[in-house]
Amino acid sequence: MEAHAAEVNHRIARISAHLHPSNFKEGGDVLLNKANCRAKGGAPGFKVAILGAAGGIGQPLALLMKINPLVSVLHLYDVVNTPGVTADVSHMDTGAVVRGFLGQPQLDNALTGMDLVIIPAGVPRKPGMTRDDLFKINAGIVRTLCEGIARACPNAIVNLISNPVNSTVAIAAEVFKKAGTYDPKRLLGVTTLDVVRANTFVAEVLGVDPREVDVPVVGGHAGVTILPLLSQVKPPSSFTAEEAEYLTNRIQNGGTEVVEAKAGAGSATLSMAYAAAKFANSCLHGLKGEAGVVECAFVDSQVTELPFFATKVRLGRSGAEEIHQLGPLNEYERIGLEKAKSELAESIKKGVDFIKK
Ligand SMILES: NC(=O)C1=CN([C@@H]2O[C@H](COP(=O)(O)OP(=O)(O)OC[C@H]3O[C@@H](n4cnc5c(N)ncnc54)[C@H](O)[C@@H]3O)[C@@H](O)[C@H]2O)C=CC1
Ligand SMILES: O=C([O-])CC(=O)C(=O)O
Repeated sequence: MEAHAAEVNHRIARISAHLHPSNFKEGGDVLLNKANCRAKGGAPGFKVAILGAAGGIGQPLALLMKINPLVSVLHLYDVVNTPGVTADVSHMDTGAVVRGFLGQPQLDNALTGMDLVIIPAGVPRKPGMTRDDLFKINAGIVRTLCEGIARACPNAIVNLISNPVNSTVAIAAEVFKKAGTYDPKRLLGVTTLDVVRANTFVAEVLGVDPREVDVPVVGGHAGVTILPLLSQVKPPSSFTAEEAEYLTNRIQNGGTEVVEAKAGAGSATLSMAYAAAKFANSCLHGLKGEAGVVECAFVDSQVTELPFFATKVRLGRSGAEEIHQLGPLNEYERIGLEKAKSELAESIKKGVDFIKK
């Protein structure tokens, strides 16, 4: 009788271990563990890493990348809390294999073999702060992470989210130049949230579905450097001077609107994770070689006299393969462009100097 009970307990232990791989006992009476499960991985698809994966943006972004059918391997890296986020996301029954990496000693392993690296690591704003106030802390974080990319996956496409984007993209470029790995097509500052907001706010004014609206947003990603081109909205639409003023201000201050509403608890995370996942998905479709994939992004550019500028870019196998020109601007937009350029010039210089000096 006792022997029978022992056998039953043993079977139950084996079954529950199968259901809960995290309960495996090494060398114990449980026979199955992750290492001898039949799955071998290696499904076709792209390998994507998120750096800052345990944060406000990182967690929902990890979820959204886990459900992207183009992703076969998802690496989650942070300096805190990645084991929990990884265990949680890894239980989703979608294709991507999820692995977690914790702390700087594991950075290179997190990055090795990656096709796309998304960086939402760094501190967010609190009410009263500008994005530039984040430079002090985030500049060093971005430098460290980009040094890792230069060592471990120099050919990966990089989607840089950490603020101030107008400076951190310049920091990343200088790090890559120093390492001899800089490919301007592969470094993209993520400004998709500006476009997502612009589409939403313009759709509200026009009384249409935001999915039908396409607003090009050029310049950069802070205050007056965010320049929506309302004269180029699709479908073609006209706006009164008051509407144009209202929309431009709301789009330029969308980030601050969220920071103030969150009242000290951070900045946009959910809409940003959505925007980052949308942009990353376009990068993956470009990597696949699909034609006609176009997004706005802050990239190395000759569209203006500035070394970096956000415009529409065509994404392909090697990243931003074609940078679109600005197109015709109206008087209001031309004035906005001059304001944007003078602030952008300073922010870019600050990023370059951080590495050079
Ligand atoms: N480009 C854009 O449109 C937007 C950019 N952002 C920016 O994204 C950044 C992250 O925002 P949240 O996720 O809300 O902040 P958060 O504080 O919730 O998360 C940041 C994560 O980065 C991690 N981290 C810090 N140092 C790190 C390092 N050296 N290596 C790896 N991970 C590190 C933290 O542990 C944390 O988990 C901020 O700089 C924010 O301003 C936010 C919204 C929009
Ligand atoms: O406003 C912030 O600090 C975060 C951000 O970049 C945005 O929401 O656009």
